[in-house]
Amino acid sequence: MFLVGLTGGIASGKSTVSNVLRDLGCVIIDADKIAREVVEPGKPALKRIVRHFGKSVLQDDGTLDRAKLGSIIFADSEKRKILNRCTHPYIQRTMLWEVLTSFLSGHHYVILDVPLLLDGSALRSFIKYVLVVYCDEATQLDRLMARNDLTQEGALQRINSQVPLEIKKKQADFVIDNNGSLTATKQQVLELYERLEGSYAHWKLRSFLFGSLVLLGGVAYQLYSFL
Ligand SMILES: CC(C)(COP(=O)(O)OP(=O)(O)OC[C@H]1O[C@@H](n2cnc3c(N)ncnc32)[C@H](O)[C@@H]1O)[C@@H](O)C(=O)NCCC(=O)NCCS
Ligand SMILES: Nc1ncnc2c1ncn2[C@@H]1O[C@H](COP(=O)(O)OP(=O)(O)OP(=O)(O)O)[C@@H](O)[C@H]1O
Repeated sequence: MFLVGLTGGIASGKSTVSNVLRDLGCVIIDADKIAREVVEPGKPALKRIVRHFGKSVLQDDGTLDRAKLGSIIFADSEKRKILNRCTHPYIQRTMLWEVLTSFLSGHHYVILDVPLLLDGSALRSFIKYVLVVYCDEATQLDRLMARNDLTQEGALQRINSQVPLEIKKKQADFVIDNNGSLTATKQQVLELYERLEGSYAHWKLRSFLFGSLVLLGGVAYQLYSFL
């Protein structure tokens, strides 16, 4: 059993890659999705956020005003740290619980899609292979501005709130270069998938050999005691 961390920068293409891996049958646990669940009305993370940022970050129906909170925390690193302290413990706990249930239901490796994995996340120590989805900053900026309808300043604030992709790339076991076409990216994901499956087969063989050795040792010990 092992964990693969899928990370990168904002709008570098993590969801694009994780969708391909999911279609291939991989289990993906998505931190952004869980981050939305833990701040639903009534949840403790939302109460913490309101305690620190005030009721003005809520919409009339009591749900989090994500655009408003985003404009506060991406402009101020201290406020970002406060938000992380309000949400990350709940996100991490939920992710580890989902990992446990995936392993109990028979999956041998699980992919954690965590944007901030290499930005100091406590989840890093559980990860066997780190996969970074990379694109250059100009491409990242263009894609982010287009997807989130942001000004250049707003998009740069978000990019600069994270460890640069060039640094994350150096810490990767695998890099997916997502500068090119979607077809080129899919081809790299297929190659990665085959390596993960190969790594699992290798692990299974090693476990089998280790188990057999322990069994043989036990039998030999019993025979020796008997004689
Ligand atoms: C600030 C919030 C309300 C903005 O919501 P919004 O819908 O605009 O963005 P969304 O949640 O889809 O996140 C988009 C991307 O922003 C980046 N991002 C989000 N939070 C952070 C953060 N605290 N620091 C740096 N980058 C971040 C990630 O790359 C993420 O993939 C939201 O991102 C949030 O609650 N963040 C705190 C939780 C968190 O750290 N999430 C990241 C996954 S652990
Ligand atoms: N190879 C590609 N060619 C063209 N557009 C792409 C490519 N890869 C991703 N995109 C587009 O770029 C945007 C960002 O991609 P995606 O949502 O996968 O990034 P992400 O890393 O998951 O972002 P975030 O973490 O911010 O949610 C999307 O609009 C997506 O359609």
